[in-house]
Amino acid sequence: MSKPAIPTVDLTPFFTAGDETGRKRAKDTIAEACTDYGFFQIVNHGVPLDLMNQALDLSKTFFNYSDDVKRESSPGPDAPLPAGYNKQPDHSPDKNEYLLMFPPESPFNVLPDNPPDFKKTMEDMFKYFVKTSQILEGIINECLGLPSNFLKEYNNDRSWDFMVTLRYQPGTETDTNGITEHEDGNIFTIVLQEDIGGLEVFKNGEWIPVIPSNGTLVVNISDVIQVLSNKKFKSATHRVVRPKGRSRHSYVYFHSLRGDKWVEPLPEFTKEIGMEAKYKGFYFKDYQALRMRNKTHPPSNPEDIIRISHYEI
Ligand SMILES: O=C(O)CCC(=O)C(=O)O
Ligand SMILES: [Fe+2]
Repeated sequence: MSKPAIPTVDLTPFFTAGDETGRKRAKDTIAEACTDYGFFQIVNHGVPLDLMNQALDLSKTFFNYSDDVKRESSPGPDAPLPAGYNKQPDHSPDKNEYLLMFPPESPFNVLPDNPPDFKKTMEDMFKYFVKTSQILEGIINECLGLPSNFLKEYNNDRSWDFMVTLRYQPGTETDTNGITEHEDGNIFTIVLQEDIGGLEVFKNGEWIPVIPSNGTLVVNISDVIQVLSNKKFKSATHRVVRPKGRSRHSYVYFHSLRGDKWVEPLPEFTKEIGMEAKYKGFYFKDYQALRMRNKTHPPSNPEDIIRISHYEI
């Protein structure tokens, strides 16, 4: 039997007025996917296809440069934030290199001058991802039945969002791990993966490959939504398997939250419905710091990696 597919949702009704039936159908599909495993794909999402293809092409050109050239865009040893080019350390089970940016106006960004147009293309991708994520945030707000604009007002500062473009080395006979299974710590994430695939989501006890299709983006719900909704919506467990024989490229946009925001299960999912909170509250920046520490000081026992279960009651 073939493995169940991840649903693809057409966002056209959210860009035009009047198609209430189309909006309802899309919301129902998204709500179901988020309740079960937190993963879905979107088409007609507002990010231009030409821009996505150009962004992948320029990223391939950049990662083909020598390490010395790529390191010209690395954060300095005293950089306050990990913006710019980096490669996973040799001891890491994750086999990839990446270029990370904060919002285009951020003073921390270190974006390469070459290939020409790469910097501008990355900035454009970022801006489009922000627009799409604001539409998605409104949809998720409605799917959760929250007061109108609740998430928009709660999450009204875009300075903690970030985007990475990644290259994964080709898989080998003995090692195909690109990114170990994990959940993302932010609000939700949008992924553009190139046609070779490799992204997998854990659904009903099995790993489901997310089949790439030109123009499609992947969305995964992350930890903050899982906590706010008291686990009604799931933070997707996912991983990247490195295809053999060819590098893999992707763009990943993390729709995030300002660090001083307090995160805890909302009353709509706890006392208003007679349910106990499943998580203690925390400041988002404290959770981010613990997750960063996982990377800089990886625990010898993988079980000790801090995940959202750290705050579970
Ligand atoms: O590269 C991808 O397709 C996904 C990467 C990912 O899951 C992550 O960076 O958190
Ligand atoms: Fe992820």
